[in-house]
Amino acid sequence: MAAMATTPSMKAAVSAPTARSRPSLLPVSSYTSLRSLSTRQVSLFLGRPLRQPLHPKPFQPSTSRSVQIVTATAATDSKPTVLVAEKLGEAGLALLRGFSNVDCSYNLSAEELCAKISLCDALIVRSGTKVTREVFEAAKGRLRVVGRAGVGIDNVDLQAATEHGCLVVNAPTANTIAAAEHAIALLAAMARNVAQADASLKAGKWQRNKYVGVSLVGKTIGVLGFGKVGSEVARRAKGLGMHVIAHDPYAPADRARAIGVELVSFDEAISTADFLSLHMPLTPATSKIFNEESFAKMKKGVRIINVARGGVIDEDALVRALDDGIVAQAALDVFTVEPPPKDSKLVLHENVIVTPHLGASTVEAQEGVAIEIAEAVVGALKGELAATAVNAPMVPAEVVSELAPYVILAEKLGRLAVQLVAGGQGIKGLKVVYTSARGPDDLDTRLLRAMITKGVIEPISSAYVNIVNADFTAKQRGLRISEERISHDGSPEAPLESIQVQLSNVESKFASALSESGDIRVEGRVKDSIPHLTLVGSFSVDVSLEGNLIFCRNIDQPGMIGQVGSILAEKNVNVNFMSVGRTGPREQAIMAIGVDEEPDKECLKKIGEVTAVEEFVFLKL
Ligand SMILES: NC(=O)c1ccc[n+]([C@@H]2O[C@H](COP(=O)([O-])OP(=O)(O)OC[C@H]3O[C@@H](n4cnc5c(N)ncnc54)[C@H](O)[C@@H]3O)[C@@H](O)[C@H]2O)c1
Ligand SMILES: O=C(O)[C@H](O)COP(=O)(O)O
Repeated sequence: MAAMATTPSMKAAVSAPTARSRPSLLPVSSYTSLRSLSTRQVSLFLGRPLRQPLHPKPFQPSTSRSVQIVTATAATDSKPTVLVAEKLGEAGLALLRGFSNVDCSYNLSAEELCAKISLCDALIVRSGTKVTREVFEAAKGRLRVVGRAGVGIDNVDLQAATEHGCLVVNAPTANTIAAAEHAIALLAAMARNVAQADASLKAGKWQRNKYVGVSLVGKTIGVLGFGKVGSEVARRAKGLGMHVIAHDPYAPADRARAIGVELVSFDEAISTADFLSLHMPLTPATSKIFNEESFAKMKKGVRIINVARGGVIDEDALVRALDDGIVAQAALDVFTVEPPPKDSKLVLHENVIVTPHLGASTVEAQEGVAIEIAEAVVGALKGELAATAVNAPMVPAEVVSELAPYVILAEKLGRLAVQLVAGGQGIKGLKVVYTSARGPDDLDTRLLRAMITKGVIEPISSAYVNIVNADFTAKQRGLRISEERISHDGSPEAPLESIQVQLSNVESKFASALSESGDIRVEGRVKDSIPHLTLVGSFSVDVSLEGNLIFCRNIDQPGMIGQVGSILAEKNVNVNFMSVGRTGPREQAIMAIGVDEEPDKECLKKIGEVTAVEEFVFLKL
């Protein structure tokens, strides 16, 4: 749709509507259960991902085409489609089927996944599927959620997900015990040569002397990564009579103390432990953290269990350490490349026992993970805040609920402000001023900032902005956002008194929207849960932000409201709100007129022709 303004040569310019049709999001019924969140608020989370990759460039409102405004709609009764790319427990599938069309397609090649993904709103994977940048690009903006049915998200390109506005959620708790139990199973099996002895006996041999093991009781085990799995392993190892030490730079000491575990440095852990059990995530910092240098520091004859990620070990260095006897044995569930090559020296080493990434593979854990991820994905598709989101800010549900009307106000103010820009130089800065009786710690503005960003960026670009990518998108477009809080003496019951949006370094289509400092300035408040516009430039107005808006600057004189009102009435355009702000009687005035319908070109032209009207602009909210 077009935003219009007077120009020096032409009082009213009407550009042809060029509405983008944005695919509908979800059935209306899907929204109704959202803790009374509004459709607009929901669109923050569901807002379609970017359709095009972003390139760093100054943020430049388009001058060559009409400003496009699209209101997120919650129409159509089509269900979202969820692609389940790896085997998922039945209970999770049932939950998904209750809400969406479920396509279970396992063992897809990278090409097949890319070919399918543009037809899917959500994708669920385990560790066997690489969700690469190519997948997000191939999704062409449709993919809204990736659910990782498990903990490790190292197989998902999080940066690409964020850039495409796609939420990534995981299921971080349901397989913890399974992974810890598997680590203990490998610990005991390795210490007593269970796998080798089993193979030997099945091969017809009886080698009792060859398979003498080592005892666990009284030995020291170093747990590296004292998180969910690591601490459960520590608890169980204590039950086996082992002395447990742990290294984790980020673990709270009191949690370790509570289960009788001593937190030590990395070097101390690896140099004193008889057994090392690895439970850290694979990150750039932990990649190949077990290498030539660290093996050299280990106690000779150490035994290593890895149920975390293969990539934390330099596998070639481990083979050498095994050959040299520095490492007596290793028990591995995970590998740098999965499945590992058939001729892998590590897998075939006689002092190594292996399992094919079975840590999470118990019946109980898989049912739990399936439910955990299905709930997270369905919730995310409904627009609810995901407790297990790994690439979006966590905003507590109470905060969302309380801020709901302000979230709508924020987006509308952003939309209004950007439609007032005349273009040309690009917007350098976006400043948001919050007036609130609450202390800074009591007011979480992340949602509001994201929505203002959405309001400013979406009408003038092909970007789809949501809470996942709002800050990233603004940064990519060179839009600098600053926030200021002004304290207000009122009651802190309401989170905010007002929100003001200022756009700096711009010319305006409607000169009266400029403040004394030359910024476009609009301010709004929430009254009876409805967002209202209360300030334009230096003019106080009061118009509810519903439908569309016409701003007229005119000489304050009798009959103005009647004249403009009659023009609108002639064209059957219903006025839902009208407010006049003025500098003084018979001086300059602004009429802010809320209209339900969009006036046609002729109607707007007639308004522009009213003699006392000096400038006007039509804005679509
Ligand atoms: N084999 C399997 O099937 C299986 C199953 C579950 C989990 N896992 C893997 O196990 C690992 C742990 O999972 P979790 O659920 O306990 O995760 P978690 O996030 O609860 O714990 C990871 C811990 O590692 C710590 N850490 C980070 N960097 C570290 C470093 N440089 N040195 C030491 N500690 C560091 C973190 O502080 C955290 O406490 C992950 O890699 C996960 O992918 C594997
Ligand atoms: O990170 C995890 O949760 C585990 O490695 C389990 O992976 P999986 O779902 O592929 O078994």
